[in-house]
Amino acid sequence: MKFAVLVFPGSNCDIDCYKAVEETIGQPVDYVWHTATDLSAYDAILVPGGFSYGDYLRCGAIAQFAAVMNEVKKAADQGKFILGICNGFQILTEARLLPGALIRNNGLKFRCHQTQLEVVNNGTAFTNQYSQGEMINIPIAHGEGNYFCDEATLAELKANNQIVFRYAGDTNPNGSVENIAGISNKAGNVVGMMPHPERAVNQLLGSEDGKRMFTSILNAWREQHGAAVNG
Ligand SMILES: NC(=O)CC[C@H](N)C(=O)O
Repeated sequence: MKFAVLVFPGSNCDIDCYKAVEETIGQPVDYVWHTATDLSAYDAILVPGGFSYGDYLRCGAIAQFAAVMNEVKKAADQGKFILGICNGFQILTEARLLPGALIRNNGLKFRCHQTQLEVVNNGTAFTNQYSQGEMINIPIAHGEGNYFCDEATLAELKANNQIVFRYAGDTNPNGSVENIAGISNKAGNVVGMMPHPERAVNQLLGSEDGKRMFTSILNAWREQHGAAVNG
């Protein structure tokens, strides 16, 4: 299985994503610059966090037009696994690969701290190593993490089981509708989330609850290719 970690001008979590793949599941992983025009060699694509293009206009608003995003859309249509983390989630919504939008945190402040998440859907390629309803600790670091969508979109997300993570209990740090912290597309192969699992892969970081996102992706890929493993 081969991973691509996209790098835009202003990305700053690409190295963490690269290391998380390398150290958690030991799979081949490449940095792929935003000008790339071929992602066919990759089975999974990580769109990392950061401040792509300086967050000008809106977070992710300019990155959506990068050449590599055409290839990300092709990969999404081919059913490849795509995970957008924080700025990556914002880029995926701006590129219309995920519904809704990430707007300014309700307190208008940058929030950077540990959060507790509920695993709402453990049936995705990114969460199959968690149990349904499990509470996990994954940190956030964002200024525009407030997930918003209209009533019709929210109804669709619920009907299609596309809500993957919620901020647990009454801990919503940014005002996201219904405490949404991460969602998938209808097919389930594209997930976006504001919390950073790549920053929770070692107890030294305060949590290793993020590791199982990476082992989940590997397990899903191996199931697809006929060699399921136990995480
Ligand atoms: N850590 C990140 O990816 C931050 C995303 C974006 N720059 C924001 O502040 O909301």
